[in-house]
Amino acid sequence: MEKTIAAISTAVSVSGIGIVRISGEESMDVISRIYRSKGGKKDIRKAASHTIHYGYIYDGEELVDEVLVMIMKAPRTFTGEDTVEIDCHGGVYAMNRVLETVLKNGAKIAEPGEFTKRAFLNGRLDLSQAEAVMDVIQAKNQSALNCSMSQLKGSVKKVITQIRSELIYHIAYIESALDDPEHISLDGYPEQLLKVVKIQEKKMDHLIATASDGKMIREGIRTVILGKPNAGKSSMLNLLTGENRAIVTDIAGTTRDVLEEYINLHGITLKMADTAGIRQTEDVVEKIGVGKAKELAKDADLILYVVDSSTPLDENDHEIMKMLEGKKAIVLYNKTDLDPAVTTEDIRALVSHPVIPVSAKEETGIGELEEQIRKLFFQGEITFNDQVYITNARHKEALTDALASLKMVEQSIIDDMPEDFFSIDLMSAYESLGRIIGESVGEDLVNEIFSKFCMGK
Ligand SMILES: Nc1nc2c(c(=O)[nH]1)N(C=O)[C@@H](CNc1ccc(C(=O)N[C@@H](CCC(=O)O)C(=O)O)cc1)CN2
Ligand SMILES: Nc1nc2c(ncn2[C@@H]2O[C@H](COP(=O)(O)OP(=O)(O)OP(=O)(O)O)[C@@H](O)[C@H]2O)c(=O)[nH]1
Ligand SMILES: [K+]
Repeated sequence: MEKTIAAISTAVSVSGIGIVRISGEESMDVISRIYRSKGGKKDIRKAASHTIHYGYIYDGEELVDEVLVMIMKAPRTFTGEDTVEIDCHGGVYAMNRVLETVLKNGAKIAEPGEFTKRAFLNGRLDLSQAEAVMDVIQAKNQSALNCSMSQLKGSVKKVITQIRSELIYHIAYIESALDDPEHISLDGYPEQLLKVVKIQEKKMDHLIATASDGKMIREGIRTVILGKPNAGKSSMLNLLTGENRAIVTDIAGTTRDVLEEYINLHGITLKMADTAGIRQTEDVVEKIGVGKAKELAKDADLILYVVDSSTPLDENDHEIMKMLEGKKAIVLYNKTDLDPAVTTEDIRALVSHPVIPVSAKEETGIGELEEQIRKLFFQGEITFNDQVYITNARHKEALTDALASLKMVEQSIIDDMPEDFFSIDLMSAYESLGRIIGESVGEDLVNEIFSKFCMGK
């Protein structure tokens, strides 16, 4: 049996309440050594599962903290083991003293992610669900949260399991036919298998294709704002962030040194590229050339090109328009509150990207911008009900490997190869998919995945 582990599961900073979590066979012994109820008579070991108890933590005769203790008994717990949680006062010193007392009385300190790792090893979660736990913690917006919650509830596990059961059926069929050719005929079977393989390939193709959306949902759309000096880039950024964080001046080239900025637009996150860099692009466009701006633009998923509609287009504008070619971009036709020196038609004649009239000053046009981003990136809508998103690079890689194996099966069928060729590649597809849900993965990989988790998770 694994040793009983303990850790502070809440943030180690001053807060109202802090939680020390204990998991393992000896959890009840550990808590009974250090817990005293108000009257001092209660035997916490006899407490029913999923009950809460008021009392004190004692380190020997020294009173450590006033607490609530949660008793949860195996196997109906997060880890699948006996679990005790001590809700203590959320002072950093107090939490550490409670933890120290727990450790002195029979538990060892948990490694990062060890609770969730145990949940996985005890079959409470598959690997995709365990990984989703971390994604839930890291979700930066509602879509990311929806996505990881659906994975936590088993959406990836379900679709992968379905594909695998289809594959294993055919592996078994081929194997038994080869073992027993007198009773099981493979006449006409390759054609049938080809159909199955193509359907499964399509499913996998589709899942792989969700990964780019998945990445953007999870990490945000990498966005760069371009525009000539004084076009209104900072003003737009301020409006989008909803905070006056960027410094707006009428002096061209006011710089800031923020490295990354996340903007939440109703479930879509824009990850603004290095805004100091964006700031510089105008100088670069002006003085040094477009090298730096091009570099920023090249890496971006989305370019927001701010046009000052109150001044005629100039050399900078034409340079920027060239950078938009082949990219996802939206033209923000800014300063609509002023008399126009250039029309939206003028711009539409020059670029094929959507043009949205906005006024950073009067705060108009943001709704249209949001809608346009949704259209460009998520075909207008993000739904999670019937759509499984692959958000994990490891899952994508495994799917890609599995797809390659199915392509080999397809080729073997076309080339009229013997049936055992089919089953070898079907098997490797099956195994690749197994990596996603954590079936027959090595200890090293499991350790690597969980080591990235937070302490106490
Ligand atoms: N205090 C606390 N809050 C927490 C967690 C935790 O471990 N402790 N969680 C940790 O990530 C999340 C909740 N996840 C959990 C998942 C399963 C079980 C659990 O005990 N499941 C049993 C019992 C269900 C029941 O009684 O209906 C089961 O599934 O059998 C508990 C928490 C978020 N909040
Ligand atoms: N009337 C009007 N003025 C605007 C609008 N947007 C920005 N401005 C003004 O235009 C000037 C430049 O705005 P900024 O947001 O600093 O422009 P920028 O593109 O970031 O300029 P740099 O600092 O050179 O990078 C400021 O005086 C803003 O108040 C708008 O929609 N309408
Ligand atoms: K400016």
